[in-house]
Amino acid sequence: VDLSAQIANMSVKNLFLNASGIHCQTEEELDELMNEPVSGAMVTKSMTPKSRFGNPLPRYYRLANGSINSMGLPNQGFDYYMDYLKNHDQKKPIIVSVAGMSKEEDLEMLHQLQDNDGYQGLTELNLSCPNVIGKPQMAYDFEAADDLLHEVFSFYKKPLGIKLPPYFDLVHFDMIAEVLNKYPLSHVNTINSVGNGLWIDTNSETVVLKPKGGFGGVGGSMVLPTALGNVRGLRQRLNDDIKIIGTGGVTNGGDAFAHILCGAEMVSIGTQLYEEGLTTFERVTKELTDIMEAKGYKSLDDFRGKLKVIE
Ligand SMILES: O=C(O)c1[nH]c(=O)[nH]c(=O)c1Cl
Repeated sequence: VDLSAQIANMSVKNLFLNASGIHCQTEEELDELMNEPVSGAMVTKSMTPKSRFGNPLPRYYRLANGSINSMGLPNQGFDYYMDYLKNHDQKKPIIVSVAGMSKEEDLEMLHQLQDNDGYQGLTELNLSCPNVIGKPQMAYDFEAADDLLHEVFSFYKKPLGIKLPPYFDLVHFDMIAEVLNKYPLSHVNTINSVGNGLWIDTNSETVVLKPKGGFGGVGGSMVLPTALGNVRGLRQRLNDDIKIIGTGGVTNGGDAFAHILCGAEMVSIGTQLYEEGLTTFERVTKELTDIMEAKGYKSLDDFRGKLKVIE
């Protein structure tokens, strides 16, 4: 099911999904997402060919207005998730997130997905994990990303999207959009966490995360402005048929409304979902529905992408 078809005429209630990494690593977590009544889709933890423990703990820390993580791609491995898909009926679309430790691993998993006739799902290639020691965020290397996508689309014919890191320069929006517009992508998911932040416990004068000397990806409400800027900047530049999943900083219906004004087709929730639990979907959906009713909007299309500027 490709994203645009899946959300062609969805109602508000189908708008939300988890951010990859949140509540989606084990069969138990995936089952809970599958059976959660409100969210319209779900995404797996980014997977590697073999299972990984990930980075040493502590590797996640809650901040007053967000989170910082250096998980290091802990996941059960590609075959585990393929088995999950085979053995569970899909009450909602499951986006399969892949994040190889190298270009070869990305290609290896995508070949397996392409060659698996039983797999008709939507795949998301994560080019933005900031926490694998020694591994760069591929999407910050425009040429390498272009080369990878060129190779991927020479054989991959099923719906495929890309998970992007945040960019912080309009010229970088131009540059990544120029690359992505060359390919028949189903969607772009933006943003991933803001990479390589640092949090300090000043009492002990120590960092709070063990891996990488404390450096980790930052998420939660404090990254909302960066997330909105990236959704808006990419919506203004990407071909219309490349949909956008807006991720980053969503804690309530108003934040989701803002993402949709910037052009998001669907909205994923990460830090808030992790901290509050699966009831977040019901709360945020109700808040968004209330906002729409107050404004007289009947559907998402009444306001999606219609952000006004000051003339
Ligand atoms: O450390 C992680 O596992 C991780 N953490 C993030 O914040 N984004 C990612 O894409 C990944 Cl793969």
